[in-house]
Amino acid sequence: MENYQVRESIVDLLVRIEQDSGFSHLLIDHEIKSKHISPKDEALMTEIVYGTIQRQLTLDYYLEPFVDSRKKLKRWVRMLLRMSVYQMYFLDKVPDHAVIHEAVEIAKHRGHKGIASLVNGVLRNVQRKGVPNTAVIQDKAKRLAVETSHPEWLVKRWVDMYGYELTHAMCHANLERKPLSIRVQPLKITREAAMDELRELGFATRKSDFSDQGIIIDQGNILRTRLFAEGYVTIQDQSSMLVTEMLNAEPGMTVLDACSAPGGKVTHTAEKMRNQGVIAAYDLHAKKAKQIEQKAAELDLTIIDAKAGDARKLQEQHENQRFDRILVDAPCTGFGVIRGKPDIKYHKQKEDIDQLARIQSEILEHVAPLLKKDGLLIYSTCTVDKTENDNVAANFLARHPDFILDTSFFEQLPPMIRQSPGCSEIGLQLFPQTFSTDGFFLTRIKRK
Ligand SMILES: C[S@@+](CC[C@H](N)C(=O)[O-])C[C@H]1O[C@@H](n2cnc3c(N)ncnc32)[C@H](O)[C@@H]1O
Repeated sequence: MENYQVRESIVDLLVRIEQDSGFSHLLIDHEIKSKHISPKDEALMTEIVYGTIQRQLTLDYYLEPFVDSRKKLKRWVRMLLRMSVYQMYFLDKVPDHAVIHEAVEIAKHRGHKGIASLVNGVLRNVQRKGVPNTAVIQDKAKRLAVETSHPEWLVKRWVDMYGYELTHAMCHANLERKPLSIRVQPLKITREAAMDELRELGFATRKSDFSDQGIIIDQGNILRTRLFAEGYVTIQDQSSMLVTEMLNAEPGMTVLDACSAPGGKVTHTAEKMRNQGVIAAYDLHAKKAKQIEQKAAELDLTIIDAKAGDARKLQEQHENQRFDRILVDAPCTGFGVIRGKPDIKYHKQKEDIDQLARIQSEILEHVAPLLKKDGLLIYSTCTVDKTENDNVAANFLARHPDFILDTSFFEQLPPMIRQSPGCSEIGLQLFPQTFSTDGFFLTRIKRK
């Protein structure tokens, strides 16, 4: 493929991601497969698509003085300008003149001479005059928002919740690449044997401190290994592994996972139970229940009974049943996973936080009565907002004196995690900058 064709595919992708409000990784995968893009172009494409979305607000700030605000640019032209400035300022792979040349070629091909000349003019001006300096922005939170491309309301909200320093570190961490982690299927292979095999393939790996099944991959593509293809390992963030570690499920127990798809934590739980016992796993739609089944099959786990079902109605299905362990890994805004899904930060609004907090509370309210006396329930989310995390858990406990916060949760945490800044009296808030994990919240509740 010619360079400009790869870049034109990038423009297409950026347009579709903005139109469809998300699913960037799925669209990129589809584009790569359908257009037979080479591995080298694939890496470049992924880098430019993610980078342009990751830096979108910064790029718009950079472009503002050079684009006549009275003219309404077509979406694809805006994407073309953004991705070109992204390459000029954040990538040093391609010289500026080549970036501009390719952008003009795309503009000619997709539009007409007028658009090509506008793109040429804007980008040459950016090159000649340089982009505006963010240091002139007086308000600290606003400056941080522009420099790290987060919506201003979100940065201000985090500053109010966690202070400026922590927010500054979090916003910057959200722009970095997260190391990939995998979990071994311990009924099929030990962590040591998996690490040996990967080392022989030239991988650089480390043991995770979050789970004795976890491995961090610093170098190497796990998707191209036998270990991955044959279900000896699965990809999972370390913060998610911690959930199952803290659930303390044992062989022979009965477990309910109320929000289970795509099945990361429930399969980990089945592994901890040595594939003995019963797990009822639910997710809202049949398609999602299929994902759980598929993941369980890939890992050769048979004790998971996956069904479609609303967690708020499970009492009907399990009227006379009580569980030893319950997991509520609730739907949430996902502000802890911005590094992998950068579009989240632009699409979620304040109202989404409040609406999700209501759903989270309803799920807890309906599922908790299914817990046995002395049973344990983990409430978790992949977000960093107190409304969805601390408040949902605290409000639940305030309403239900027969449930208590299980303080032995904190004693069971690895010491470095227990001493981390997000460990509070209500649970553990992991921030992406602290251990290079997702931003994640979890806490453990016990039935008296
Ligand atoms: C954070 S994800 C769960 C991730 C999963 N536990 C894992 O480890 O792979 C939240 C899930 O909740 C599901 N969900 C949303 N509302 C639900 C409801 N009312 N009842 C059951 N599941 C729901 C979503 O479809 C989504 O798959």
